Amino acid sequence: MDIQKIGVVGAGQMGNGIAHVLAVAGYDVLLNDLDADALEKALATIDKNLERQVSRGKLAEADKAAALSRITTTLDLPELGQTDLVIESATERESVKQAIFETLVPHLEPHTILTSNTSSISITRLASGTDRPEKFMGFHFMNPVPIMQLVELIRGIATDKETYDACLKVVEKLGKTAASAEDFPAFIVNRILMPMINEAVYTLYEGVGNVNSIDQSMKLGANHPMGPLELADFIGLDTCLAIMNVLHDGLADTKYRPCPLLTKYVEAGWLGRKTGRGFYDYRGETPVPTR
Ligand SMILES: CC(=O)CC(=O)SCCNC(=O)CCNC(=O)[C@H](O)C(C)(C)COP(=O)(O)OP(=O)(O)OC[C@H]1O[C@@H](n2cnc3c(N)ncnc32)[C@H](O)[C@@H]1OP(=O)(O)O
Ligand SMILES: NC(=O)C1=CN([C@@H]2O[C@H](COP(=O)(O)OP(=O)(O)OC[C@H]3O[C@@H](n4cnc5c(N)ncnc54)[C@H](OP(=O)(O)O)[C@@H]3O)[C@@H](O)[C@H]2O)C=CC1
Repeated sequence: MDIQKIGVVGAGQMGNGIAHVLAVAGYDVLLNDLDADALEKALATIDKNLERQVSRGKLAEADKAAALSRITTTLDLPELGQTDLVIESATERESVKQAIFETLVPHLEPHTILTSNTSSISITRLASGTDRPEKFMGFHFMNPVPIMQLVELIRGIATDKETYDACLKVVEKLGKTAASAEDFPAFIVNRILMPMINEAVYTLYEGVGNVNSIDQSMKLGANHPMGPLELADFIGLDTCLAIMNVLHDGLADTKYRPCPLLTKYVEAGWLGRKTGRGFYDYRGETPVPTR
């Protein structure tokens, strides 16, 4: 199947990165969000990140202009029914994702493939609420999308081979590498990464270290590019908590219990970089630890 036009639902940090790399690879992109401000902000971020690639000699100025011209925005979700592939990348909440697919389904072309960039939620369950479980799968990018090489591809129980192969072709056209993961809570990357982040929050909660010493230990002691708390802020603490809850509920094992301190940060609305405050306060010139 030849995919040319791709719809992206949710223009947050992942949605804008996904639109960016799809447009650079030559796809026409229709980007949707609930909010006109979010769409405007996403286009500004894409422009800034493309410019960064131009200034580092990774992209020609003409290719930047061409990529931007391939991205159209809309507040009207049903318009995405005209695309060949939809990548849903809205907030990590099952009810939000289900409502999006419910609204979209009556407007879809028969051939359209539906996918979700979910970090953790059952692909089989999301698929079962649509009219096309065989044309539904997980298409999981990593953050920051323009830089990270991996895309996890997750088949639900009913996903057919044609759908998988069509998504694999898109990953290859993006110049990225696909890893195939089975449909169990949080798949591969987050099954391993998120318990480590949660353990870092427990380490902070129990006073074993402070924000600085924990992040420094993992950067200098384990050669991680970011400390786990810095990475949690980068991902979004709401998303980290949502993933831990899916692991805890889905695998029914207390080892996935979300740290109460992570819950408290989310209750405070301190969601990390995207709200200006999380384990660090980003409102000044340099990030300042909040504990
Ligand atoms: C939660 C989930 O469901 C799954 C996930 O995504 S888990 C999160 C996975 N991601 C990670 O683990 C990221 C870990 N961090 C890193 O790899 C690095 O810190 C980083 C790549 C983000 C930044 O690297 P750095 O060395 O500190 O910064 P810097 O040298 O300025 O940037 C490196 C490159 O990233 C680019 N970059 C940095 N931040 C970026 C951003 N937010 N968006 C786009 N590009 C970005 C820079 O332009 C630069 O590009 P080139 O190499 O092409 O010149
Ligand atoms: N952050 C990360 O590192 C990664 C996240 N993911 C996954 O990607 C998805 C998005 O995460 P991320 O971009 O970080 O989250 P963000 O919070 O940055 O963005 C989510 C966006 O979706 C919008 N949205 C919410 N509901 C709807 C809706 N019904 N229709 C259209 N748009 C909607 C939100 O709007 P509003 O703000 O108005 O609610 C917001 O703009 C999640 O499933 C997450 O798990 C996957 C890989 C990595």
